[in-house]
Amino acid sequence: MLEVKNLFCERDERVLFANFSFQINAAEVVQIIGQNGSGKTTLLRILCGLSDAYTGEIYWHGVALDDEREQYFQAMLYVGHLAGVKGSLTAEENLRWMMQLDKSLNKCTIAEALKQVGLCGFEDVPCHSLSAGQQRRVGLARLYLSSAPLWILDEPFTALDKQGVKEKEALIANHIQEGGAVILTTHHDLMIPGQIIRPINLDEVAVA
Ligand SMILES: Nc1ncnc2c1ncn2[C@@H]1O[C@H](COP(=O)(O)OP(=O)(O)OP(=O)(O)O)[C@@H](O)[C@H]1O
Repeated sequence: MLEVKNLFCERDERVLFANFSFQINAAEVVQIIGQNGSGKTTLLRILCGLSDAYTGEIYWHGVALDDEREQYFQAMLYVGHLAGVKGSLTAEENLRWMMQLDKSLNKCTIAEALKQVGLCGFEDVPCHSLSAGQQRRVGLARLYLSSAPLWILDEPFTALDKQGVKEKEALIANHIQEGGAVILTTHHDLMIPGQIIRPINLDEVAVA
């Protein structure tokens, strides 16, 4: 699905990764691990096209990403480590706005997605009045809406309570069963029912 070849990235004169190659296939969960500052967020930002601070090649279904950008952005959902919602908008308005920007957010209705993330009754509340975990849930409602096969998730469990974590793990399991793929970072002990999680340790690909 996604293939990375000879990736090199340097930040502040420190090499985060060099000669770094890997691939992620359909029905796979890859967990990027490594100590604080090892480059996990940097890697995910490169993979989702938000950073060009690298050299190397990235292929989407065998085609160089630069030649396939539009199709790739339709096929990939990125959820960053912040809630990613506008505080002045309600949960419903935030999701409506996101759906305008991303046509792959079409799998269910906003009402259904908000129900799935436990925000029934909070649809009309401006997000700045929601708790940190509730704001995170608004951002994660995109996972229920998304029909993109590749999910790139940076610390998706931050601020979620235990039940919220369990529900997201089940959602990821369902996505994998449907043939999707997930690449994520988390410091949480991931438990995806029925799924082997492939770790990639950035501490082992770093160059001193
Ligand atoms: N925009 C930037 N400009 C310069 N350096 C950066 C930039 N973004 C990140 N870095 C540096 O790159 C290194 C890796 O940062 P990154 O956020 O990718 O680490 P991480 O593995 O995600 O860390 P954590 O586990 O703490 O979230 C850090 O030393 C950071 O200071």
